[in-house]
Amino acid sequence: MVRPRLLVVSMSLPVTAKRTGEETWSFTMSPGGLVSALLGLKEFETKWIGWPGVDVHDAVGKKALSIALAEKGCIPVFLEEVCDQYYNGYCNNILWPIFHYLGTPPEYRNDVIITYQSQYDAYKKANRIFFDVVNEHYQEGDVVWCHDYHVMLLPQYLKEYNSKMKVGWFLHTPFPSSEMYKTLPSRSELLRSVLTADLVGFHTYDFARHFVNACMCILGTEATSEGVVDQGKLTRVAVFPIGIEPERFINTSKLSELILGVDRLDTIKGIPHKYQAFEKFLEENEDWRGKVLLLQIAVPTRNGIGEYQKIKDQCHGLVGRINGRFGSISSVPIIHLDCSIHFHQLCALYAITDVLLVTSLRDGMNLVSSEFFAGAGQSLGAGALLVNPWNVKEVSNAIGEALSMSREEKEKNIKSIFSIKLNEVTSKAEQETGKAPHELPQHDVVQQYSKSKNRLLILGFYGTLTKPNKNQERRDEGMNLELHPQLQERLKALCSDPKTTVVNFGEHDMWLAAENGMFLRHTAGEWVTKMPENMNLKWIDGVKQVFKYFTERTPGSYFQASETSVVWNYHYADAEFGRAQAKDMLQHLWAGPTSNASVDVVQGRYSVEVHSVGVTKGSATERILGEIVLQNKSITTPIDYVLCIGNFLGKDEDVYTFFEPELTKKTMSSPYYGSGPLKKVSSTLVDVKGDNYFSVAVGNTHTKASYFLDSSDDVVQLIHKLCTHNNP
Ligand SMILES: O=P(O)(O)OC[C@H]1O[C@H](O[C@H]2O[C@H](CO)[C@@H](O)[C@H](O)[C@H]2O)[C@H](O)[C@@H](O)[C@@H]1O
Ligand SMILES: O=c1ccn([C@@H]2O[C@H](COP(=O)(O)OP(=O)(O)O)[C@@H](O)[C@H]2O)c(=O)[nH]1
Repeated sequence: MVRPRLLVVSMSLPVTAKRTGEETWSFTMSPGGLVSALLGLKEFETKWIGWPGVDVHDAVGKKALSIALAEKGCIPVFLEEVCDQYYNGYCNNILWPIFHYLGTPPEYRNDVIITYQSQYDAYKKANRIFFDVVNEHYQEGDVVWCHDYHVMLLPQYLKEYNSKMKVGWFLHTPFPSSEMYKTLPSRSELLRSVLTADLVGFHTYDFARHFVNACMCILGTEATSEGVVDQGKLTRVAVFPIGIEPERFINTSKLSELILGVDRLDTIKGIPHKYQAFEKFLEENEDWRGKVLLLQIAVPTRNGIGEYQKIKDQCHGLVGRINGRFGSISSVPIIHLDCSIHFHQLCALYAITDVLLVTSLRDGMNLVSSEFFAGAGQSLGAGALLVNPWNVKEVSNAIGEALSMSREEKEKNIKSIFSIKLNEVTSKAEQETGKAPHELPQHDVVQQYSKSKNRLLILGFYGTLTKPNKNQERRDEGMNLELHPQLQERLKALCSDPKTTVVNFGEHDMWLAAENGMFLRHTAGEWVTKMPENMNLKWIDGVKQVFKYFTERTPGSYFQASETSVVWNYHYADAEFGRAQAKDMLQHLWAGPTSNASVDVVQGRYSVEVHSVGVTKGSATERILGEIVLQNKSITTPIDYVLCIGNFLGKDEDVYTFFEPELTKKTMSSPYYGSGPLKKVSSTLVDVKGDNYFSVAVGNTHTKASYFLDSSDDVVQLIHKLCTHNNP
């Protein structure tokens, strides 16, 4: 099969040309993440169309350059006299600041018509020049992939000429909220043009959402789960978080502590903010002076724009001041280099760096951060501390924290960054059990119950104590939050038996464990937080944003957030669409809020749940027991009967095995119990030998539980039998 050709169009080619003779040219790699990101395109036959970084005015030079570039799969676009007004002007002085929330530069406010209009004219002309070149090289079946804010009019020019062309447009920068975008005079024309593309892509869900909103507010288009519909025509809008090729970095020793910064010298990268924070750090941490070096690679960019020259001067000024204040004859705290470096040097730097300091104020993606984790992960281990770049004190503290982080901590963090924990509920349980559960021997359960003196009942709620769904429609699953009507009285009876401790939800004399045991209370008491100390929950807001976005795009879905977890459910949504959205959501989580967080992402049958690592019912059981023992001094005899019934997610199935006799023996003497309240009672707390321990999964035959019951009706019957055991 013939693979489609891909025509990549971007303002700059991946190489920048320099004339070395009348007909000879040399090349260097162009700066910036767009080039790094697209270098990985291997699956397609690709031709790259863009500006070669120089103006060429003579025919001989143009021809020679075109031939030299053709060997690299590149096709030059000669912009000539429009280049300055187009690139420095409209692209980088109008679109770039607006897209990064910096607003319109002051000069445009004073001279709106002339400056703005002439630059926009240059933008249109330049896009026409790109169109001519694409057209000249286009072959039927080619896919044309337009990149970035430099070529927003190109999709329209291409589609007007040939509506059958397959055209995509991807934005590498943020797309701002519609309030900011509205300040752009040519806002409608640019949106309309982009909408002529077949597919429009962004790095993050936020940027995609802003784009869809801008189309709705400004053009009055309709938003659907797939994208934007304008007069019956659908433009798909999707999120493709650009990544890196980790192998490039992974495959590629120690100074005094090294902090590294790698950024184009751009106003959005927050380099002065970085220097100010570092200065504060040195001010407040005398011990570190002379022992830490900040090496900043400040890659030159857009030198033709005044703002970029200013920021360079500003950085040089700050570096001079800080080196003057804290430097000595033998060392300076900052080395600032106005240059780019070779790929191998960059890899070597990543590998020996202790701390990568990124303080971008706004960024499309920031590949440097991903590259560092890939490059440093193998050798050093690393952990990300999230900071607000505007808060000098916070960044300064984070520098201190990062420099003092132990190797173990770094390794722990890098592990959680590298592994997305996807626990496929059923398949995982299936793999791990290897044995099928038996039907619950109810007679034995009741007999043992009556013989025992101190019983522990652990009961799940959803699907265990709730009414079963008679209606077999999937949409009814999991939505029943009501206690089974026949259970009220029976639970009450069970809980009032002094020999029985019940852990669950309810209104009776029992222990209520909420949020996987993170919160615990006796019905007669207050909620006690059982959250482990230092549990980092900073990821929650980001995850909520992702869930909100998918909820808006997936009719019938909803999400629920609690203190330590967020769950997105799509029982009510179209099944196939919901599944596709869930898959997409996992990518977003991975690329965004969970990429740096110690969380488990659990995919349920019709749900996606994110919670802090280790928040499982099994791990909570120890804490819960500890609290019960602490608060309930009456537990003087060991627990001699455990009945654990639930309809738990795969990740919670450890609760079924928690009391298994051989495990109990092992764990009770393990350091895990060392400091907990169970230590004092560990030898006497639990006395289960197997015949007095029943783990039961409701309605699930792929489980770690030893037994199963079909439905919560069976649970009701069993509980009835337990209540009446003395009086059958
Ligand atoms: O070509 P220049 O004007 O020198 O600028 C270099 C590139 O800067 C921007 O890069 C963006 O793309 C990266 C990869 O997707 C992303 O990680 C980063 O956050 C963006 O700023 C610009 O969007 C590119 O067009 C430029 O080539
Ligand atoms: O001397 C250098 C410094 C940086 N980079 C690369 O430039 C890219 C910068 O991308 P990022 O997304 O961080 O920011 P952008 O410059 O695109 O805004 C990364 O792939 C770096 O590896 C490079 O090739 N040489």
